[in-house]
Amino acid sequence: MKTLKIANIPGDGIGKEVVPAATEILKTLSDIHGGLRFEFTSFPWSCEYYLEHGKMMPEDGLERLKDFDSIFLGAVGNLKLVPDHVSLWGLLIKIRREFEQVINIRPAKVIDGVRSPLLNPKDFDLIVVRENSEGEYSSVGGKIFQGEDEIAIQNAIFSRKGTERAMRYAFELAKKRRKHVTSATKSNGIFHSMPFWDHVFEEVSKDYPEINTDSQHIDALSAFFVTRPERFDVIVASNLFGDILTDLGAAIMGSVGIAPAANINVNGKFPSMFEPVHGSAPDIVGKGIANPIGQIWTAKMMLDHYGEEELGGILLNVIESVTRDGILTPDIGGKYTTKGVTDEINTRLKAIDKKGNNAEFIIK
Ligand SMILES: NC(=O)c1ccc[n+]([C@@H]2O[C@H](COP(=O)([O-])OP(=O)(O)OC[C@H]3O[C@@H](n4cnc5c(N)ncnc54)[C@H](O)[C@@H]3O)[C@@H](O)[C@H]2O)c1
Ligand SMILES: O=C(O)C[C@@H](O)C(=O)O
Ligand SMILES: [K+]
Ligand SMILES: [Mn+2]
Repeated sequence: MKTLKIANIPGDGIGKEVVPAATEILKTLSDIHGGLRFEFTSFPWSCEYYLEHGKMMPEDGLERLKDFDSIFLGAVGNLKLVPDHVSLWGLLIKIRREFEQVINIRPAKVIDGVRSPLLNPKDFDLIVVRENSEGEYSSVGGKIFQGEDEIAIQNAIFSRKGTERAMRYAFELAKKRRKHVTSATKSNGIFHSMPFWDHVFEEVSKDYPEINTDSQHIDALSAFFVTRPERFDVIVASNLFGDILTDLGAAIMGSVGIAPAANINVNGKFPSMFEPVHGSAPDIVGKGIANPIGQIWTAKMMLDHYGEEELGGILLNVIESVTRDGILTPDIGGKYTTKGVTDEINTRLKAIDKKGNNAEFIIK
């Protein structure tokens, strides 16, 4: 029996609604598999925790997390209680950095039964490799002067190591896919870091002659995400560009509520963290209508990470069978609740035998 120790951090807002939903699904998947067990431990670290303790997680929080196999996180942020940069840097970004989760992989593809806002969407299937440890997200800088002379300085950090690492990850991924990597740049406007980015991309690409490449400025690339997403395979992007592109990728799929993500520790020293693209969605919190698919699909990425691709594949098939049958939350045009969609996925999974086949509805 393989046991995976998972640290659940539901976090804030709808994180508290979708993490329990996806956890329930993981338990069912464990039953289907027969040889895989999850051991969940839940941590209450969040903005509410901050109000009580003055920090987003306890001093020894990372120490308590480091021996888990994975972290399964919902979302962080409640602007009514804590400024966003304080909550994110105190929990989400802190974990990403301290645990050297230097790569954030975020796929976007057409899902059966989920209508894209694009008029004639072709069958796109792309994946953004977001540099997850440096770039525009930095605490280097400061503020000087007051009043009308006030100045804020924010430095971006692009290291050779971090840049090359993200790019090599993208190339390796492309080898297993359609063998194309697009670099998201802005070397016409950003004077130092982006010409450097281009230079490293050119160098790295020489090691991968079998992979086709192109380089697009982020503004044009964003437009192409809308006008011809089917032409992308793997896109490598800096921290901020990757952040923006992946909300856009989620939007063209139909909703940010269905988009999955994985923060990968590539050196094996610390656990990876699995959390969907979306945030705490304060506008719908407590209504019971958060789409659980982003978090559940994120669970599939966690399974893939442990080589359980077959089980992950079954889960994605069941998700698509549910969306195809119109069992949808309001963000994608339906009337179902978080519970309604989760229960349906769960029921259909339970109908699958131990070998993971024989379920009529998962055969396309
Ligand atoms: N990784 C993270 O934890 C993360 C990511 C993004 C934003 N945030 C934080 O979340 C808070 C809100 O941020 P925001 O409004 O910019 O982004 P958001 O992703 O929370 O919400 C954007 C829009 O998408 C909708 N949405 C998001 N997830 C959904 C779901 N599962 N089902 C249905 N609809 C969904 C929301 O209702 C909202 O209309 C902020 O505090 C922000 O800092 C955290
Ligand atoms: O900016 C961030 O990384 C937080 C959030 O927007 C995300 O995409 O995870
Ligand atoms: K999230
Ligand atoms: Mn984001």
